[in-house]
Amino acid sequence: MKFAVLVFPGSNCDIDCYKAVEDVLGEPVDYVWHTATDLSAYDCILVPGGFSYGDYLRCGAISRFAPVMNEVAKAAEQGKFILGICNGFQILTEAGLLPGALRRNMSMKFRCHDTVLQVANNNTPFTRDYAQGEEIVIPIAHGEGNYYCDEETLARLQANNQIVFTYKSNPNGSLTDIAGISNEQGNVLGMMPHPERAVDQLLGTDDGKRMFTSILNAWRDKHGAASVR
Ligand SMILES: NC(=O)CC[C@H](N)C(=O)O
Repeated sequence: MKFAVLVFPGSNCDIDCYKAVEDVLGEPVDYVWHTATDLSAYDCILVPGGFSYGDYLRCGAISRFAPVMNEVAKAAEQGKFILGICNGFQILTEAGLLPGALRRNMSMKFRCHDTVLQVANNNTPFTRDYAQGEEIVIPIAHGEGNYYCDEETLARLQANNQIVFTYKSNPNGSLTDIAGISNEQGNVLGMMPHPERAVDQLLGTDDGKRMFTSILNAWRDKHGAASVR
């Protein structure tokens, strides 16, 4: 299984994502610059966190026009796995690949600390190695993580089980404690917390590891190969 880690000017979690794939899975992974126009070699696209284009406008508002985002849209349509973390989640909502938007934290402060998440849907390619309802510890680091959508969209998210992670203690004011959502098909996931910063006990928690094993196991299942771990 081949992974791409997108890199925008100002990304700063690209190396963590790359290392997580390398260390947890040992699968091939490439950095892919934002000007790339071909993602056909990849099975999973990671859209990492950071401050793309300096976040001088709304986070993700400029990145969504990067040439590579047309390819991400194509990959999503083809059913490939797309994971947007933090700034990556913001970029995916700006690009219309996920519904809703991320607003400034209610506190108007950048929040950087561990959070307890509940796995609200383990029936996705990204969460299958967790138990339904399991509580996991994953850090956050953002100023604009306050998820918002209109009532109709929220009803749809709930009806289709697209709310994948919720916060036990809401750090940013997000609607119904939403920490991560998927698209309707389930192959695109965006989340504010950083699983790639939680892949070794040395980092304080390794609860993020199973997101990566989930993706690989989901892909192997699809391709008739044996599961890992
Ligand atoms: N760690 C991140 O990706 C931060 C995202 C964005 N810059 C914010 O502050 O919300």
